[in-house]
Amino acid sequence: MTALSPSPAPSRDGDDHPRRAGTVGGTPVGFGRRQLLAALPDAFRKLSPVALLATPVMLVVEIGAVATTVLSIIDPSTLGWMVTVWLWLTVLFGTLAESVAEGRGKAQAASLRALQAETDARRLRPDGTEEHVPSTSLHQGDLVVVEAGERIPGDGDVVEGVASVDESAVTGESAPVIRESGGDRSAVTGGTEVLSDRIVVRITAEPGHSFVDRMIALVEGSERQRTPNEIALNVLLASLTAIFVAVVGSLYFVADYSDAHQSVLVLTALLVCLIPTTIGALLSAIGIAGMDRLVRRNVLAMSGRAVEAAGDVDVLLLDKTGTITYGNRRASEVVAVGGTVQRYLEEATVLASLADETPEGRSIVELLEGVQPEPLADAVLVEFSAATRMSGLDAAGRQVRKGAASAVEAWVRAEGGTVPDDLAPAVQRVSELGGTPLVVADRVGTDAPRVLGVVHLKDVVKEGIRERFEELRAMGIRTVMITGDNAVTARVIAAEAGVDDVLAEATPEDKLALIRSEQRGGRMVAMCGDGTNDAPALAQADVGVAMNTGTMAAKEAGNMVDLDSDPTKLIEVVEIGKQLLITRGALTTFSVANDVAKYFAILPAMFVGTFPQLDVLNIMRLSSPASAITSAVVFNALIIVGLIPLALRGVAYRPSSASSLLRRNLLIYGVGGLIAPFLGIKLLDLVISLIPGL
Ligand SMILES: Nc1ncnc2c1ncn2[C@@H]1O[C@H](COP(=O)(O)OP(=O)(O)OP(=O)(O)O)[C@@H](O)[C@H]1O
Ligand SMILES: [K+]
Ligand SMILES: [Mg+2]
Repeated sequence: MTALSPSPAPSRDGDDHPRRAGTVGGTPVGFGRRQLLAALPDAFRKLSPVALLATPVMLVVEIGAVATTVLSIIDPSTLGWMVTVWLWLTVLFGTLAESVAEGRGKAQAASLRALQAETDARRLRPDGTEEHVPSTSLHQGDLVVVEAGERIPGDGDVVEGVASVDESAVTGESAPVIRESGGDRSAVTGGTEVLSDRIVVRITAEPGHSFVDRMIALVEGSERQRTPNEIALNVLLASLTAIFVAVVGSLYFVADYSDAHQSVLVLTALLVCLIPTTIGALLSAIGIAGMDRLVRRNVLAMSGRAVEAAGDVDVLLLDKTGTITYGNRRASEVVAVGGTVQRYLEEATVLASLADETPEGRSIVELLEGVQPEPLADAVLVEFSAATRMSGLDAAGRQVRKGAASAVEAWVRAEGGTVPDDLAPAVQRVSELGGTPLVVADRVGTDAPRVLGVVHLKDVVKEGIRERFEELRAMGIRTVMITGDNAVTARVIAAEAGVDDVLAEATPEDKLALIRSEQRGGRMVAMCGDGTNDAPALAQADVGVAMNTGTMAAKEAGNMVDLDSDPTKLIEVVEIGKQLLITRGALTTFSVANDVAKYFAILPAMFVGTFPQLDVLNIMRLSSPASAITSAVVFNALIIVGLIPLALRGVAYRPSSASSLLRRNLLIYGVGGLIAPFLGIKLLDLVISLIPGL
C-alpha cells in the first residue's frame, strides 16, 4: 500500500511498490479511464484564459481556437469545423495533463485530511491542572497531556516523558516509533496516536500551519512554485511562439502578395502545428509528477527547486547520531579513572544527569538506578548544548560536569585541574568500539576540578547503510559524516557505515562552514540531519533532507522531509531529480523536432496549388491539402495525450554520466520526434481523407 493512503484510495494507480529501491521509472503509472474522467472537470476549469496565462503556448492555441470557431460559424466548412474541434481538444489535452498529474495528489490529500479532524485536547493550565479544549484552538507554546489511546492534538515537541506513537497515518510505517523529550526524537505530529504511556507536548504550530497542513498543500500542488529551470524553459517556449506568430502573420501578407492567398483558418492550423505545443502542454505535469514520485517514496519536497537540485548533487553530508545510527544512544557502562572510587563516580554521574532531559541523560539515570546521591542544595541545572557539548549542575560548594572528552578536559584545565593518565586510554577504548564516551568531572569548593571517569554510550549503525553508500559512490556522490563526537568514534562509525570522509568534533557552526566551503567550490550540497543543531546546515544546503524522527526545527529548516528517516533515501531523491531533468529535456527535444517535421506536411499542402515546384517537398503524398492540414492538427493534439503517461512516469533512468544520458536522449527523442509525425500524419491522412469534404 502506498505510504500516504492507509486505506485503499480509489483513484490511486496500481503502484504497489512505492518504496522499492532503485526502480525509478520502472514502476507502472496508471493512466486509466478513471483517472482521466476524474480529472476532466478540473481540466475544463483550467481552460479559462486567465489560468492559461501561465502557459503562453497554450493560450495562443486557445486564441486560435476562438478565431476558427468564429470563422466556422460565419462560413461553415468541414475543414473549418474539423480544425476548430481539434484545436479545442489540443488545449483541453494540455489542461488534462496537468489535472491528471494533480489528481494523484488529491487522493492522498483526502486521506490526510482525516488527521485534521477536531479532537479533544487536555491543555495544562499554569497551575498544572487540566482543561479540555478543542484541538483547533491550541496555540504555540500550549502544553498538552496525551496518554495511551489518545490522539496527539497538534504538532509539537515532547517536553516530558517517553511514549510509543503510531505514526502510520502519516508515514505509512505500521511499526510504532518512540518519541521522548529532550533529544533529537522529540517531535510529534498532530493527528498521530499515542499507544503507550503519557507525554506532555509543547505545541509548536499555530492552527492551519501544521505539518499535515503543509503535506496536504504539497501533495495537492497548491503550494507548487515553478522552478528557475522551468521558468527559463517557459520563457524560451513563449519566445519561440512569438517568433512563429510573427512568421505566420507575415506569411499572410506575403502569400497575398504572391497571389497564393491563405485563409486565416489554414494559417492558424499552421501556427498551432509549428509552436511547441507538446512540451508547452506537458511542462507543468512533468514537474508535478516529479514531486509526486518523491511522495510515493515517502519524501516530502517543500520546493521543486530542491528536487531539481537533487539531480545534480555532488556531496552528501550526514549527521551521525540518528541519521547514520539509530540514534537511541544508551549508557552501557561507567568506568572510573585516576583512582576514583567507583561509587563516588557513579554518584557524580547521576548528579550530572538527574536534570538532563536528553535521552542520553535519562539512559544514564536508568543504568545507575540503584545509585542515590545525596541531593545538593541550591542546585542550578547546566543544560546540554551542542556548542558546549557538556551538561551537569552547579550547587553550593560543588560543580559536576559530563560531556565530550575534549570539552570536559578543556573545562578541567581552564579551572586549574589536571587530567589523569588513564583517561585517554579509557576514552580511546569506548571510541574504538564506536561508542560515544562522556567524561565525568567534578569540583568541590575552590579545589581544582578532577576527572572522575568515562560513561560509555552505545549506538548502532542503521542496517544496510553500507551498500547504499556504495551505490551513492557509484553515482559520483561523495559522502561526508559530520558529528559532534570525537575523532576516533567518528572514524569507527564512518568505517562501519562506509562513508568517504568524516568531520569530527563539529559544532553547528562547523557544519554550516563546511557546507558553505563546498558550495563556494561550485559543488551542489545535500545534507541529511535530524537535530536542532543541524537546522542551520539543513537550511544552507541546496538539498536539506530532515529525518521525520528529528526535531521540528530540523523539519522546518530543510526543504525535504523523509518520513522513513532513512538517509540513504537520497539515492532515490537524486534519481528522481535526474529523471525530472532528463524527462523535461527529452520531451522538449521531441516537441521541437516534431514541429519541424509537421512543417513538411502542411507547407506543401498550402502552396502546391500556386507553386507546383514545391511538389518536391511534398514527400508525404497526402491525399488533399484539406486532409493534410486536418491530419497535422489532429496529430498535433493526439501526440499530447500519447505523451501524458511518459510525462507522468518519467523517461527511463539508469545511473550513468550526464553527458551520455544527454546524447542518448537527443538521439532517441530527437530522431523519434522527427520520424513520428511522418508516420502519424500519413496514417491519419489515410483515414481522414475518407471524410467527405476533406
Ligand atoms: N546529554 C549530554 N550531556 C553531555 N554531553 C553530551 C550529551 N549528549 C551528547 N553529549 C556530547 O556532545 C557531543 C555532541 O553531541 P550532539 O548531539 O550535538 O552531536 P551532533 O553534532 O548532533 O552529532 P551527532 O548527532 O552525529 O552525534 C556528543 O558527541 C557527546 O560527546
Ligand atoms: K506544435
Ligand atoms: Mg545530532
